[in-house]
Amino acid sequence: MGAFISRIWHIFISPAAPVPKSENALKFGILGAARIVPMGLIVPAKSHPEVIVQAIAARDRTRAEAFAKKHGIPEVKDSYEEIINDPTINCIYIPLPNAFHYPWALRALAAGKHVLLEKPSVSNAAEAVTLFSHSSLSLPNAPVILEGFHFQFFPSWQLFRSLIPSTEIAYVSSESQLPAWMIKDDDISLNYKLAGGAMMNLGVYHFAALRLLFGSEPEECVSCKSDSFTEGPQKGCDFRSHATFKFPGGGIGEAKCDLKGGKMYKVDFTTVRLHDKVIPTPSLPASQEQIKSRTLTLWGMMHGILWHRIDIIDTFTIRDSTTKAVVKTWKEKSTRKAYTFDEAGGEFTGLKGGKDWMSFRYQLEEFVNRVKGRETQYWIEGEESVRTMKMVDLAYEKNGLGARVGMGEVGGVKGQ
Ligand SMILES: NC(=O)C1=CN([C@@H]2O[C@H](COP(=O)(O)OP(=O)(O)OC[C@H]3O[C@@H](n4cnc5c(N)ncnc54)[C@H](OP(=O)(O)O)[C@@H]3O)[C@@H](O)[C@H]2O)C=CC1
Ligand SMILES: O=C1OC[C@@H](O)[C@H](O)[C@H]1O
Repeated sequence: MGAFISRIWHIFISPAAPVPKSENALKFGILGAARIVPMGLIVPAKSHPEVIVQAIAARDRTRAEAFAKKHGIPEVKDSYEEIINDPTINCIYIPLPNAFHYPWALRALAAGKHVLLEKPSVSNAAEAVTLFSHSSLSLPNAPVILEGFHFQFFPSWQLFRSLIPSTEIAYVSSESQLPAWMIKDDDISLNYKLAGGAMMNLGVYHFAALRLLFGSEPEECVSCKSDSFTEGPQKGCDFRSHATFKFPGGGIGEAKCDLKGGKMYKVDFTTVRLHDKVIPTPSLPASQEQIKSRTLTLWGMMHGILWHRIDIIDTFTIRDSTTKAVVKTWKEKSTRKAYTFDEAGGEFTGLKGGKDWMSFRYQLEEFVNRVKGRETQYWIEGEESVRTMKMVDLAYEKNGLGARVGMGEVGGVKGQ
């Protein structure tokens, strides 16, 4: 509990003084004074010597000014376009409603800017294909574009993945829920025109987790059951979904997401069951065999900095080889944590990080490395974002609501 309070204190309440910025620091411009901005960029930028949050625009200038004042952003522009067209800005952070990700990312790339794009990258797979194969991306000195799937950069997720051989997975379940009071019905997440829905908001984390753990793409979405709105601007949006995918080799992956959970916040989890293994045990009589079943659970995948734990549970069973009658069974449990790569240990030892670094800070580190042409320890290629959106489309087709409809290239001017 002490460590938890200390992390919250150092991240949100009394962060370390901002580090001095280097001469060739990248200047970021932000489109929209969204709620995610402090966590997604402002706080991480404070400890990054090569990042300056230079400018922001909002649909309403007064709102942008208030936001800039609160967060120490030196410039306010009149429009999102002005940010994109400013030659002194190197990188654009896009925390707009989902449906606006595509048109604004296209505009930013066309202007030669690097793009840090909030998740989900776009509204559907067709948009993802077009965006991530944009002509600018194959030019020499191409701009960098990254879907901000921050959790993948965090040490606990990387440690968890490293403990799981993809070929041995039998089953994965990845689940999250937010208390019903957190996301109001008029939230952008539940607006159909803005490409809302529970799978767009939370589901995408789990879909990405399933693909990454299995190390392959699902063959099909076997089922997708959703509770959804039937009227108003929310019509066509799921607020709760349960999607099941079949992966090559027969592995099953389930994703559950709920924007209208109970009163209390429940930590998300991803649990993996490996195929049972026969353990050669010479001390057993010839008629018996020993079986090992392993499950690994990462609690707190999405926001590992707040709290997380990896549980590794091995169930050993001695049974009759023919009848399979159980003779004896016992469990062995161990736990791991990794707030830093050094804590993850092994292959991760020595990788850059800090005990107060959020997943967003790890992500920013790699984004800057890419932009600066340096090596990255971890990266999410555009193709990965396309694959995740393909799963989203599959699930929305399966539940009958249909893939999200984007706004096209012209969408989003003046937030329309
Ligand atoms: N990575 C993460 O952990 C999280 C990511 N997100 C993602 O970030 C994005 C933004 O989410 P969130 O911060 O909750 O969003 P908010 O509702 O707080 O902000 C969305 C911003 O979009 C702008 N906007 C432009 N057009 C419209 C419009 N027609 N209606 C409403 N807003 C409009 C507004 O900007 P303006 O200021 O110009 O009015 C507003 O500030 C989403 O894509 C979401 O999935 C969200 C939460 C967590
Ligand atoms: O991306 C997200 O992560 C955490 C949630 O609280 C939030 O609603 C979602 O958009």
